[in-house]
Amino acid sequence: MTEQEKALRVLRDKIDTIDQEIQVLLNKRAECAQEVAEVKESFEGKQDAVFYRPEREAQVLRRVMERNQGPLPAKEVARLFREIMSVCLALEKPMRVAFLGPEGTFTQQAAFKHFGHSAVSAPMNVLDDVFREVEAGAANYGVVPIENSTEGMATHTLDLFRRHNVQICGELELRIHQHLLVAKNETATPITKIYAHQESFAQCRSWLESHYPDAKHIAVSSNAQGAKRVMSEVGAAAIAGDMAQDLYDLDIIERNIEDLPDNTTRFLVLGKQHVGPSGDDKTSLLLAAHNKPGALYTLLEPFHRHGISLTRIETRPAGQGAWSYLFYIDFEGHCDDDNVKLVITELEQQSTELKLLGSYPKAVI
Ligand SMILES: C=C(O[C@@H]1C=C(C(=O)O)C=C[C@H]1O)C(=O)O
Repeated sequence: MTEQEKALRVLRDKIDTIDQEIQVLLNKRAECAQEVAEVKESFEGKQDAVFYRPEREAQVLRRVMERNQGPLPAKEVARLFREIMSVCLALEKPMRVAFLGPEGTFTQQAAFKHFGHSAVSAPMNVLDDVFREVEAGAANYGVVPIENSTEGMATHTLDLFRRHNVQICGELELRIHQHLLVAKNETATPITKIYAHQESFAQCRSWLESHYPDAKHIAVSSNAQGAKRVMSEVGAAAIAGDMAQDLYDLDIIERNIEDLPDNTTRFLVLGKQHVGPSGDDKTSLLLAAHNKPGALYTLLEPFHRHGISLTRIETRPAGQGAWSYLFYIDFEGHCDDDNVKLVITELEQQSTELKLLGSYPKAVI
């Protein structure tokens, strides 16, 4: 055995011992999670027990990141713990998570990022079905896009919050890389048409104008839908991400064609439960104001007075005659906090409609 082989042998033996210890600890952790499930069932009832606790998961992940000493980066360790919690939760109860399908959309990628890969993902044909599936209890949770750093609000998603009774249980961000994809071995064929979701066309507008000014744009219900179509079409390309490229076995013409280098989408997690405070939370509200001068000021002033920071405000037509509006407001804090309770009580008097969409932990990973 050479000196190098001897040194490697020692280190590999060390790794084997550590792996064994990790494995024992992982199973110990899983046993605890199973016991947690029994406690939840005995106190909340077998049917009503709520197994997934977003506030607790956010606290676990934040602590992992805070105490991390390296050399592994904190985000990467958190990602591993995300998966550990996912398998532990699946032992308690596998979570069925609805998303806009087919398989391979950014929303599916977001669902796995948030719930880990032990979640069972349930593809829906349209966004409305994601809300409906959660509202009906057919899916435990749903994941929907809410805003993109290049293109702004996903207004269709906002409008669906008014029509459905669901709670926001969480949020996450996903860096979006768009690729131009064609069927296997078709990279040399000229492209005459491009399939993509409307949102993706918008995120790649300048790149497409300069590289494919004459190609016909065909809007489809999701990027994965477009990717699936080009599998069997010659002269057609799709804009989609890594997951769709891999799943539908497409060739890449060009990677990362998004116009802005930080292209990121924020997603919301839909559920039916009230999420307790995690210590660093956001709350979302939908408000309608009286149509009179100063209406918006009246709605925003209480936040200022009670020292609450707004993180987003969005205006949408109320759909009840021209020029009446709904406001979607996100702010820091939890609806169980005293100052938030006071603001909500005041707003109930000032507004014609108030819907608390949920309080949830700020995105951790
Ligand atoms: C174990 C629990 O249940 C689930 C699993 C968790 C975990 O593995 O750490 C955390 C929260 C819950 O989603 C718990 O509520 O503590």
